[in-house]
Amino acid sequence: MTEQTFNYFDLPIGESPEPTPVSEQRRELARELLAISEQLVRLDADESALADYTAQARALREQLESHGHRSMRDILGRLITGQGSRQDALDMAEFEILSGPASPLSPPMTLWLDGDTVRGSATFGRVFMGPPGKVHGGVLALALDMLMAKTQDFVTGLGMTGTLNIRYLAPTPLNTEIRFEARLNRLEGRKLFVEAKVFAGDTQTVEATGIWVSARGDYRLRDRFAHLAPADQPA
Ligand SMILES: CCCCCCCCCCCCCCCC(=O)SCCNC(=O)CCNC(=O)[C@H](O)C(C)(C)COP(=O)(O)OP(=O)(O)OC[C@H]1O[C@@H](n2cnc3c(N)ncnc32)[C@H](O)[C@@H]1OP(=O)(O)O
Repeated sequence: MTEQTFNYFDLPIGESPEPTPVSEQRRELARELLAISEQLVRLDADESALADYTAQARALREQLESHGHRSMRDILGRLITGQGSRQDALDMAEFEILSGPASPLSPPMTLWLDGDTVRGSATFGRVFMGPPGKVHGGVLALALDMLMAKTQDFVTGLGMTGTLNIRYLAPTPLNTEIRFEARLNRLEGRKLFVEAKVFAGDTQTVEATGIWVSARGDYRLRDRFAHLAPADQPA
């Protein structure tokens, strides 16, 4: 059977292909490392125990360093020509900060399309704390950036965050499932206007608007999302 190949511009934002055995293991490792980070916050251990843990962590880091890293340049080179392997596509997605399941800096936050809405979900532990017991506002800004960027799945074109406006309405609790939703507001040439909300239970805690700017060429709605164009704006 021929191996499936992947194109960079067709990869859904913030979602990974089916994991390879290597990726399954990377994810498990990342979950352990995040769990360790959670344990370290205000860990009530004595100096000698901490010195012992430091030596163990240093030994693990040295072992990890002996492997090197798959080349981003080579991976991108293959993906941009549509010749990326599943592992290449996984390497692009699964280390994304906050959403990548193989990143120890991710709760992880999951992102998916639900009709015309981008949805997200995450439970933030104590490493993500800002005010006591609450999620850091900067972490929510990052989460919104990841979420709102995924509205680019509705269009052709890919760009960077140009502007992000955030209004914090109420504190967002730690250790609680937090729900996110984003919608495309409108397209204007190279600009994509996006709005988003964050909820803890029934309480909306954050609202945001943002503008994404396409790296090259105007954004255009993909055929299956043509209905998102306002009546006075062609797809
Ligand atoms: C190898 C293959 C690569 C393929 C392609 C990759 C693409 C990318 C991948 C993304 C990978 C993940 C990304 C993670 C999310 C980040 O973390 S993104 C990082 C945070 N954002 C940044 O660093 C962006 C920094 N800013 C910039 O690089 C440049 O200012 C920008 C945004 C690219 C725009 O520069 P520019 O291309 O020179 O655009 P410019 O001609 O000035 O303006 C074009 C239009 O956009 C408007 N505009 C410009 N800047 C802004 C702004 N900041 N806000 C609002 N509107 C703006 C202008 O007013 C103008 O509007 P019109 O006059 O046409 O109505």
